Amino acid sequence: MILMKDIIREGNPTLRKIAEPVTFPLSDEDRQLAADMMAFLENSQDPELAEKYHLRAGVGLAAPQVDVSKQMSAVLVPGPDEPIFKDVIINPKIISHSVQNAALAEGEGCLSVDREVPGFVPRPDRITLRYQDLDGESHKIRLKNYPAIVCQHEIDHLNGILFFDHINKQDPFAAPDDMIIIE
Ligand SMILES: CC(C)(C)[C@H](NC(=O)Nc1cc(F)cc(F)c1)C(=O)N(CC(=O)NO)CC1CCCC1
Ligand SMILES: [Zn+2]
Repeated sequence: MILMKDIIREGNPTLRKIAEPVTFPLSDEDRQLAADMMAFLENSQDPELAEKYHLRAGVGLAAPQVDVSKQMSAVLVPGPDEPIFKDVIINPKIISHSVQNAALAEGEGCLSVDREVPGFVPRPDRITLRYQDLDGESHKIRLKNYPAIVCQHEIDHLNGILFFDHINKQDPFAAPDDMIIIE
């Protein structure tokens, strides 16, 4: 079971590496890692388990965050009933995106960053994402708004990028008038 102590933090060089592509068929180790990463997100979104195991409620976790430099991230965006998006995205690539950007009104945080870094994190509001699932099946999906933000945050981790790399240093809350602010 992945716990917060298993998640590496800012300063660990693995977070700044470009992760290795995953080869198929998945090794038993990679399959177990994917299951453990998704289980972490599910556990962390369960109030009782989150309290019991001191977990921060997470919507995404990338393999580099548990010190495994592989192109694999688990994403679990909860919905009112069913999750809005739930999958392990392997070897993901954003193949096209909107010119228009969006940013979360609250800014972003990260399971690997134990400090607040205020500011808008501008990202394309809409993306077309190609990735492989656990069986190696290729998917091409379009995402927008919050699910698109989450997937971009996780794909950044696979490329050694952290959310605050995108914050405007001169004016952290600079917002071009065509940027969507997601409440
Ligand atoms: C850093 C943290 C605050 C833990 C953030 N959680 C989060 O946004 N919580 C949340 C939101 C919901 F809508 C429903 C829910 F159940 C929990 C998160 O998991 N991440 C993922 C991460 O750090 N991945 O590496 C940071 C988010 C910032 C923008 C996208 C992901
Ligand atoms: Zn993160």
